[in-house]
Amino acid sequence: MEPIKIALAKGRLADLSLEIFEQIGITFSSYYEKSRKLTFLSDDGQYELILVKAMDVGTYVENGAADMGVAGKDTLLEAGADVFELVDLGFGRCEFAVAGKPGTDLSDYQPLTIGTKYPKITNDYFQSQGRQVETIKLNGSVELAPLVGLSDVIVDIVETGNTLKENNLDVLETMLSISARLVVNKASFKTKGTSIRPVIDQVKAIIDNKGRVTDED
Ligand SMILES: Nc1ncnc2c1ncn2[C@@H]1O[C@H](COP(=O)(O)OP(=O)(O)OP(=O)(O)O)[C@@H](O)[C@H]1O
Ligand SMILES: O=P(O)(O)OC[C@H]1O[C@H](OP(=O)(O)OP(=O)(O)O)[C@H](O)[C@@H]1O
Repeated sequence: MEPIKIALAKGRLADLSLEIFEQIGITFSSYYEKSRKLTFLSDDGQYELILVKAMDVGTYVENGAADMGVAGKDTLLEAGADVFELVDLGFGRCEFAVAGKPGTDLSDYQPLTIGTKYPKITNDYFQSQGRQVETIKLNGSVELAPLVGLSDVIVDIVETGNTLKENNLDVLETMLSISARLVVNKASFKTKGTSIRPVIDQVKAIIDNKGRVTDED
C-alpha cells in the first residue's frame, strides 16, 4: 500500500510535530534538519514525510498531494485551505495583532496602510468591521515597515513581544489567537480512513493526556 503522506514545514513547528509522531510510533530516523532532501520514508515504510514551506502545508493537503499535515492556524487561514482541521496541537501558540508606533490612532489614517505577511487575514478582519485598509504584502522583517514609513502599521504574529519591543513598537489591537493544527485532506479522510483515523485518535490522546506539549518542553 502507498505510504500516507505527511506535510510538515521545517522551522518552528517541526521538532514538536516530529516528537508527537514519534510518541505514536511513527519515526523518521533518516530525517535530519540540515538535509536538503525533501521526502523521508518512516522506519516502518507506512508514512512519507514531505517537507514544504510553512505557508504551503494547507495547499498540499487541500490538493491531496499530502494526506495530512501540521500547519499553523495563521497559514491555514491565509491560504484559505479547504481541509479537515482535526486536532489543535496546542503548541506554536501566538496572537495576531495590529502593531505600530506607540500612540498610533488607527482612525487617523484613511485608508490605513498595513504591512503584513498575511494580506488575506488582514483584509478579512478589517472588512468584517467595515474598516477600509490598504495592505502591503511583505515576506518578513515586517516590523521595519512602520519604522521606515512603508506603512502606517503592521499586522503580524506576536509571541513573546520581544520583536516589537526591540523595535519600539506597541500592540495597538489584538486580533485572534493561533496554534498548530493537524489537518487532513477531505478525500483521504474517507478513502484512507482506516489508516488515518488511528493516527488522529492517537495524536488526540497524547494532546488530551499530556495537555502540556508546549514550546518550552
Ligand atoms: N513567534 C512566532 N513567529 C512566527 N510564527 C510562529 C511564532 N510562534 C509560533 N509560530 C507558528 O509557527 C509557524 C511556522 O513558523 P516559521 O517561523 O517556522 O515559518 P515562517 O516564518 O512562516 O516561514 P518561513 O521562515 O519559511 O518564511 C507559523 O506559521 C506560526 O503558526
Ligand atoms: O513576539 P516574538 O516572540 O518576538 O515573535 C514574533 C516575531 O516572530 C515572527 O518572525 P520570524 O522570526 O518568523 O521572522 P520573519 O517573519 O521576520 O522572517 C513574527 O513575524 C514576528 O516578527
